[in-house]
Amino acid sequence: MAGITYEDFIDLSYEPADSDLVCAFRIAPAEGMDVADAASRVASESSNGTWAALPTGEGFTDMGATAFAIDDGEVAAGETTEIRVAYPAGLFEPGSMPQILSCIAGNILGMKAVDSIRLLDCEWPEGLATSFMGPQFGSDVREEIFGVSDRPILATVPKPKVGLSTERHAQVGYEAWTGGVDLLKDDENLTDQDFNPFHDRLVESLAQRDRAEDETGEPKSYLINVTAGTNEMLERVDQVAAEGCEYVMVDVITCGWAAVQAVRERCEELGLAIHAHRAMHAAFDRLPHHGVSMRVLAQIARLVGVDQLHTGTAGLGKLANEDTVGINAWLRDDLYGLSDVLPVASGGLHPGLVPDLLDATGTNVCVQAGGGIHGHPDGTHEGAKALRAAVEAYAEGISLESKADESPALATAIDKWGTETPR
Ligand SMILES: O=C(O)[C@H](O)COP(=O)(O)O
Ligand SMILES: [Mg+2]
Repeated sequence: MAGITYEDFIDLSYEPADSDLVCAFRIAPAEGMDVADAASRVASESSNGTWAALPTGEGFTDMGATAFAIDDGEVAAGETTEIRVAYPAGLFEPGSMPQILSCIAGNILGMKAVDSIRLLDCEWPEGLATSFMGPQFGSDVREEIFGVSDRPILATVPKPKVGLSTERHAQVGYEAWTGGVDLLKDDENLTDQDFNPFHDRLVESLAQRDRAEDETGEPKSYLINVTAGTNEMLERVDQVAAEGCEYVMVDVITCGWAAVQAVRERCEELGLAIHAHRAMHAAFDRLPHHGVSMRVLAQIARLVGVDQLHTGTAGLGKLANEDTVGINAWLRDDLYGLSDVLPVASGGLHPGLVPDLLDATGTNVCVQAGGGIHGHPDGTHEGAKALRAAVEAYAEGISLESKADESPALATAIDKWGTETPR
């Protein structure tokens, strides 16, 4: 009977088929393991092989992956190099992100054949990419929900991030909306706690939203965090639609991609957009040589169908960022006709950072500031006015200093924070 060993998973002359999923990894081969062996172990363990030679023959379809490129075949122990692996389409269950990740980001992340391994990038073939729903609205939310095209949409998270009563949370929303932000956003760890129950918060915040819309004449919306176990989360999605909100927010990493897929299906029926918070992404992407890159996490988020995704602040905010600009470009590029995703810049932003941020990201984004609004010396309403003035200055092509002459709120914010990056 014919058999396979891990050495059968490398072929440097292989040219990937159009239907293959091609993944780039950075690997550090373990002591005593040469690069080619490590690369073939990666291809083997992530497709249909294991550490031992295996029987094949009748009743076996070869779903083996092929390591077909190695950047540096002579890499020394403790150093890294990039490899590329091609996976045949038949290995994957179409439309199942958990199954795909159990291959390309599964056992190999802990395999002793490598000291470290990072999934850097994927080239998604059309068949696999279009087996997912993709976003329902993508960056069209700006026009469709807010009628805005010349500036970023603006969001704010009430702070402190948890502990505010429902009444105070909704009041903070009212002050922020009337000050000029478009979206009130829940924080990632606010869901349904005793101090601020989900349904009460939904109803009271939307009542304040309606008031703010009447007073300002602008559309406003609310990113309410529906994150929970999947069944409960779907119940909450239904409640959000029933109360007349346009969005739900989901902590996509902590609740898991299969749950996000379930939310996406329900949101198709209900016409709701999905705002994706990426809390916990850094467990996968912060160490540069190991894990799964934010770029790949963003690709997954687009495929499963979120409309807005936190992708960082191009290094300007309080959180470590990986290539915000490159990731945002990928989210906007054509992907077999799937909608794009609106990038959200969040984490330590304040008005003084707006010009540099928008120079880096462009204006087709959502800018979120929590502390940068509620920490304003004159409170939330003035903080929101300052952020709005900063993005308007950018759209008008004038400096923050000139705009501050006509916006005391912005002048106060600049006075307090300048253009410094917080930590
Ligand atoms: O969830 C978020 O995006 C953060 O709460 C941002 O808060 P910050 O603007 O105060 O950093
Ligand atoms: Mg937060």
